[in-house]
Amino acid sequence: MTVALASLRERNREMGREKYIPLFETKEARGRVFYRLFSVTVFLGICCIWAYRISNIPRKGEDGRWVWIGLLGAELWFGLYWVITQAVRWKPVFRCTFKDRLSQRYKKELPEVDIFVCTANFKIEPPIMVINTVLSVMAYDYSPEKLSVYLSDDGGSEFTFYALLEASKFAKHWIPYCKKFKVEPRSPAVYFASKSNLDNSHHSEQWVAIKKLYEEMEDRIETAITLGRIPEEERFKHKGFSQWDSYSSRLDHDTILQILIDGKDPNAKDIDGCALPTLVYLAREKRPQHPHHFKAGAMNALIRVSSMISNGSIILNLDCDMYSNNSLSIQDALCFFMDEEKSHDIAFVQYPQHFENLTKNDMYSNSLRASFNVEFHGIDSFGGPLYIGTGCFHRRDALCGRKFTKDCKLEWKKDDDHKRLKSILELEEETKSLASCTYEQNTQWGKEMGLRYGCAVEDVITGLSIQCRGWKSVYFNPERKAFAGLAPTTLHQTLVQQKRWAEGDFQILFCKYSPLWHAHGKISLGLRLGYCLFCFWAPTSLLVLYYSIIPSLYLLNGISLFPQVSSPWFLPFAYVISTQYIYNLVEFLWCGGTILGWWSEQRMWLYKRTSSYFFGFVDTILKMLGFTDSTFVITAKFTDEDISKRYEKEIIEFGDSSPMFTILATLAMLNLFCFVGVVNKEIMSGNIFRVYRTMPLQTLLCSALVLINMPLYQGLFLRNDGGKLPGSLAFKSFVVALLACSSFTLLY
Ligand SMILES: O=c1ccn([C@@H]2O[C@H](COP(=O)(O)OP(=O)(O)O[C@H]3O[C@H](CO)[C@@H](O)[C@H](O)[C@H]3O)[C@@H](O)[C@H]2O)c(=O)[nH]1
Ligand SMILES: [Mn+2]
Repeated sequence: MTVALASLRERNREMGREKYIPLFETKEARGRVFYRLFSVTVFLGICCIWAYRISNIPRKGEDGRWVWIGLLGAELWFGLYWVITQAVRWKPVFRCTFKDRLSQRYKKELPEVDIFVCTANFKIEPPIMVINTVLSVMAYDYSPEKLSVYLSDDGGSEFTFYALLEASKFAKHWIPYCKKFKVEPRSPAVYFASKSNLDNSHHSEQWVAIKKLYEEMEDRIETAITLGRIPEEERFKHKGFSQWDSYSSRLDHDTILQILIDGKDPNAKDIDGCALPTLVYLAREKRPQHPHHFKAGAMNALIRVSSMISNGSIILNLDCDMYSNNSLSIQDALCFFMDEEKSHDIAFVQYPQHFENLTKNDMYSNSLRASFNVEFHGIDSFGGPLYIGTGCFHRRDALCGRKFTKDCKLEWKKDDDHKRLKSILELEEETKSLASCTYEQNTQWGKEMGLRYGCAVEDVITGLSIQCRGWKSVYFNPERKAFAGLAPTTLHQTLVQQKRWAEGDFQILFCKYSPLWHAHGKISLGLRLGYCLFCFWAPTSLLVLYYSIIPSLYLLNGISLFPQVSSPWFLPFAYVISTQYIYNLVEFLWCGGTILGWWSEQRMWLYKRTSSYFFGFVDTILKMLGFTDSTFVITAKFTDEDISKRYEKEIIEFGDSSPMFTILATLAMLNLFCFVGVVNKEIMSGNIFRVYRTMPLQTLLCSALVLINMPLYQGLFLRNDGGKLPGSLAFKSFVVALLACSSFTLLY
C-alpha cells in the first residue's frame, strides 16, 4: 500500500515537472466582429463606386473618355489597396512574456547575445550619441560574460574609435552604477538629462560623481572633434590608433579591428570587480573598386567577425541612435526563443521603433503610429512582422541562411569555460580577414547568407527571405518601450527617408521572394498582403498624383467627373469617404495621437505620395534599366539651433530647394489656381452654391487640397525665416501651375 502510494506521488511529481508552462502568450484582440461587419459595408460602398465608374464610361469618341478610364483605374487601385489595409486589421494579436519563469527555469544557463550597433559617418551621427547607445546596451541586466557589443563604423573614423575607447573606460563606472541603483534608461545622456533621478537623494553623491565623469568624457570627445585631432598622449597610449597609419580615406582603408574589452580576460573588471561585456570596434575594409553594400555589408562583416570572437546564438541589431530604454529587453526576447513548445520556428523578434524627439503634434508624421500600433499586430497574426533594421533580435543560424526544419531548436553552449585558447592579438589578426573586401567573392553572402544586398531596405527583404525559408517572426510591443531613437527633424529629411523606403519596398516586388509571385506557397496570403501594404507605396504615387491634378483642372473647366448630390450614386462616395476619414481619425486618436497630429498626417500622406514615393518609383525604374546606382542617404541625427527651434515650435522646415519641393509647390499652386478660378467664376455668375450641388466632390477635393497646403503657401510667400521655400522655387511653381491651368482651359 505504502509502496503504491509512494510511486503515485513520484509519478505526480514527475508529471508536475514535465508540465509545460509557456514563456510567452499570444492573445487575439476582442470585438473584431463589429469591425469586420463595418468593413464589409465599406467594401459594398467601394463596389458601388466601381459600378458607377464602369457603367458611366463615356463612349468611344465622346469627351473625357480617357480621363474617366484613368479615374476608374485609380479607384480600382485605391479600392484594392484598401482591401490590403483591411487584411492587416483583420486579426490583430498581442504578445506578453513571463520573464520570471525564464529566469527560474534557466537560471544562469542563458545563451550568449551579440549586439551589433551600426554607424556610418561621424559628422552625421555624432560619436557621443553612438557611445550612449553602446553604453546603454553594455549595461543590460544580463550576465556580462554572455554579452558582447560590436560597433561597426562605416565611417572608419578615428573620432568614433576614440569615443568608443573612452566609453570602454567609462563603462567600468557606469555599469556597476546602473546595477546598484537600478538606473533606467541606461543611456547616460538621457539619464542625466532627466533631472528627476536626483530625487532619491541617498545616492546623490554618487550621482554627482558619475555625472562628472560622464561630462569630462563628453568634453574630451567633443574637444577632439572640434580640434580635428586626437590628443597625442592618447594616441600614444593605445595601439589601436596605429591602424590609421595606412588609412587614406573613408572609402579606402584596411580593416580596422580592435577588441577594446575582452570579456573573457580575467583582468577585464569593472570598479566593483565584476566582469565586463566584450566590446569590439570594427571598420571593415573599404576599397573604391569594391561595392560595400551599405548597412547590409556592415552587418554581414559583423556576423562573421563576431562568430570568431563570441559567436552568440542570438544577435540584436541596433541603429546607432537607438538606445536601450529597458534593461530587461533581452530576457523578453529570449522568452520567445526559449519556449519549449512554441519557439522552434521563431527566427526574429521585432520591437517597434519609438522616437523620443517628436513634437506634440508630430508634424512630419514620423511616429508611424498606425503601423506600429495596429498594422504590425495584424501582420503578426499571419506569420510575423517585417524586420525593420533596428530593435530586432535574431537567431544567428536563421539570419545566416539556415532553412527551417522540425528540429531547429535553439542550441547554445551551456557551460562556457570563459577561456580563450589564443592570445587576443592572434585573434584580432585572424578575424580581420573576415571583414575584407574580397572575402565575400564567390560566396553566398548577401544572397543566401546574412543580409541581402542590392535593396534600399536590406532589412525588409532579409526578413522576407527568412520567412520564405519557413521561419516565423514575432512582434513584441511592450508598454515600456524597449528602444528609443531619433526621427528626422526636417521635411526634406523625412521625404528622403521615405523615398528610400518606398524605393526599397518597391524593389522587393521584383526580387526572388516577391510577395506577389514567388512567395506564394512559402508564406501565408495574409503575410503577402502585409508586405504589399508597403511594397505598393511607390506605384500608388502615380494615382495620387492623378487624383490631385485632374479633378481640380476639370473643376476649373466646369466638367463634372463625379456624381451630383441629387444622384443616388453620390451615396456610396459619401459613405466611403466619410466613414474612412472618421475611422482613420478615431484610430489615430486611439493610438495616442492628437487632432492636429492627424491633420498633419493627412498632409504628410499627400506629400509622401506625391514626392517621395513618386521619386522612389521613378528611381527604381531607372535602376532596373541600368541608368542609376544604389545609394543610401543617411538620416541626420542632429540639426543646427535655428532649425531645431522651429522644429520645437512646429513650424514646417522647407529650407533648401529640392525637386521634391518643386512638385509639392507646383501641385499646391495648381490647386490654388483652380480653386480661386472656380470661386471667381461662381461669384461672377451670382450663384456661388451651384458648384457645390453640381460638382460637390471635385469642389471638396480641391478645397481640401488647398486647405492642407496652407503651410506651404506660407512657406512660399509669407515667411522670411531660414525655413521658408526659396523665391526661385516660388516663381517656378507659380509659372508652371499657371501655364498648366491656362493651357488646359484654352485647349479644352
Ligand atoms: O553605409 C551605411 C549606411 C548606413 N548605415 C547605418 O544604418 C543605420 C540606419 O541609417 P539611417 O540613416 O538612420 O536610416 P533610417 O531610415 O533611419 O533607418 C531605417 O531604414 C533603414 C533601411 O532603409 C534600416 O537600415 C534601418 O535599420 C532603419 O532604422 C544607421 O545606424 C547607419 O549608421 C551603415 O552602417 N552603413
Ligand atoms: Mn535612423
